[in-house]
Parts: sequence; structure tokens; C-alpha cells
Amino acid sequence: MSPATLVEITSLNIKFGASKVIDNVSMTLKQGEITTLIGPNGAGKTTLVKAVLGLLSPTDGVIKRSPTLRIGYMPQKLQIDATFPLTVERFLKTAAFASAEDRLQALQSVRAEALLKQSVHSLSGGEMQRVLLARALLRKPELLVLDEPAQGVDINGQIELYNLIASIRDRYNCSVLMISHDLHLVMAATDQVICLNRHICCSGHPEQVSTDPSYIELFGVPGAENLALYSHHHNHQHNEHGDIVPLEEAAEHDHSHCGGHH
Ligand SMILES: Nc1ncnc2c1ncn2[C@@H]1O[C@H](COP(=O)(O)OP(=O)(O)OP(=O)(O)O)[C@@H](O)[C@H]1O
Repeated sequence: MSPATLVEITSLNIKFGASKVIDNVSMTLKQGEITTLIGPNGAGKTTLVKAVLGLLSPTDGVIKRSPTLRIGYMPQKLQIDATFPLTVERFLKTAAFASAEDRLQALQSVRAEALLKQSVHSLSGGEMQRVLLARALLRKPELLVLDEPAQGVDINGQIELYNLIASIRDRYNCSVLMISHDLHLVMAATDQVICLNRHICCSGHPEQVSTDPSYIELFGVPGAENLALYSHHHNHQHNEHGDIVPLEEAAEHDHSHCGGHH
């Protein structure tokens, strides 16, 4: 593994019983790069992330991590007992051994320092996501793993959050692996998009969209300037059993063929 490589996955297969959920996946996470996993429901995105985190063992294949890799993880959702009084400060204290200065710095990184003394139960969806992000940053991670970070956040908040993730990457020079359903919101700063449907359907760089009138109409000019559309086409489709069926040349540009919303 080269020094800039944090995680190298080779020919990964994961089965649950007879069902193969991850099928021959190979990918590399490099320092300073943002990788976005997209794919339909049940495509294996969370399973792949769990394997990267070391929470699931491969049925087959190899996952190499740099030996001292520090990972910060932001879960999709965190259930907090609503009757339990908990300020943001206390919530962060329970998460990792960190100094008061580190906690404040982590909150400042996500522009949420004003929330320190606020109850976690009174946070908006976007504020909660930023606090969860701050919590993941307390470990000073080299790899930040985010499971649908923009879930439950309104559209403007989502754009802000994706921009924030890019600025965190720049500031910490960490690698980011995130799951997103928002293909149209996969921001310009994403270096690598992996389209997963148990196997990797396709992967590559997102392409910038800044002048598309429908994006400007939807998100406004500042948002549209930061948006990227990952334009790609697949050379296969899936039948009802999930098996790969090669596409006719003529149909190659149809985005719907890998199945699901991505
Ligand atoms: N522990 C498990 N035991 C058995 N099957 C599982 C287990 N975990 C996940 N699965 C199955 O593996 C498949 C992939 O699940 P996974 O959660 O990885 O998909 P996903 O792409 O993250 O989906 P979503 O977008 O809906 O969150 C699903 O069919 C799921 O039911």
C-alpha cells in the first residue's frame, strides 16, 4: 500500500447466508479524497461501510488498512432518550476522551459552537447532523465515515452540509467516505463516486454542472455553482433476480439501468 492509501479493498465478497450482498468489490480510499457511495436501497452500501469500519468480516477478499488508521464515524441516526437531559457539551463528553478545547474546536469546525450549552433535544435536523459530525471529529480522524450525513436536513441545509464536509476535508486533510442518496447533490468536491448495486456498477469523477437551468431553478445560483452531476452510463442492467444482463449498445446511455434511485 502506498503511504497515501488509507484503505485498500480487493475482491471483497460478503454473504449473509446464501445471499451475496457485496460482490467482488475493489476500491481504494486515499488521504485527502472524498469518496461517495451511491446506490439503490439494499445495494450493500451500509454493509460495505461496516466492512471498512471493521465491524463485519469479509466472506472473501482482503481489506487492508494503514496500521494506525484513526476513523471517525457519523452514524445515520442516533436514538437519544428524549427524557434524558443532555446538552451538546455533555453529549460530546460521552463520545470520546477529549479536552474542552478540542470539543470547542470540533464544534467550531462545523460552525456549531453556539450550540454548546443547548439541549440536544431542541436541535434542528441540520444542527443535530453538525453536532454528530463534530463528535466524529473529536477523534482527529484520518478517515471520516459518514452514513447519509444530510438525512433529515432541508435542501439548503444539505448544500451547506456538503460544503462543510469539503471544508473539513481541506482543514484536516482527512479522507471521507460517505453514503448519499442525493446524486444531484453530490458536490463538486467529491473526488470519487462509486455506484454500488452489490457489485460496483461504475465509478469515477463527478462532473461539474454550473449552468444547467433546472439546477439553478431548484437550488438558486449559489447552490447551483457548487453542485455537480455525476454523469455516467452503465454497460449492463439487472434482471429481477439482480443478475447482470449486458445492454444493447443503443441503450447504454440510459441512467435507469442500474436500478433504484441514484
Ligand atoms: N446482518 C444482516 N443479516 C442479513 N442480511 C443483512 C444484514 N445486514 C444487511 N442485510 C441485507 O443486505 C442487503 C444490503 O443491506 P445494506 O443495509 O447494506 O444496504 P444499503 O445499500 O445500505 O441500503 P439502504 O439504502 O436501504 O440503507 C439488504 O438486503 C439487507 O437486508
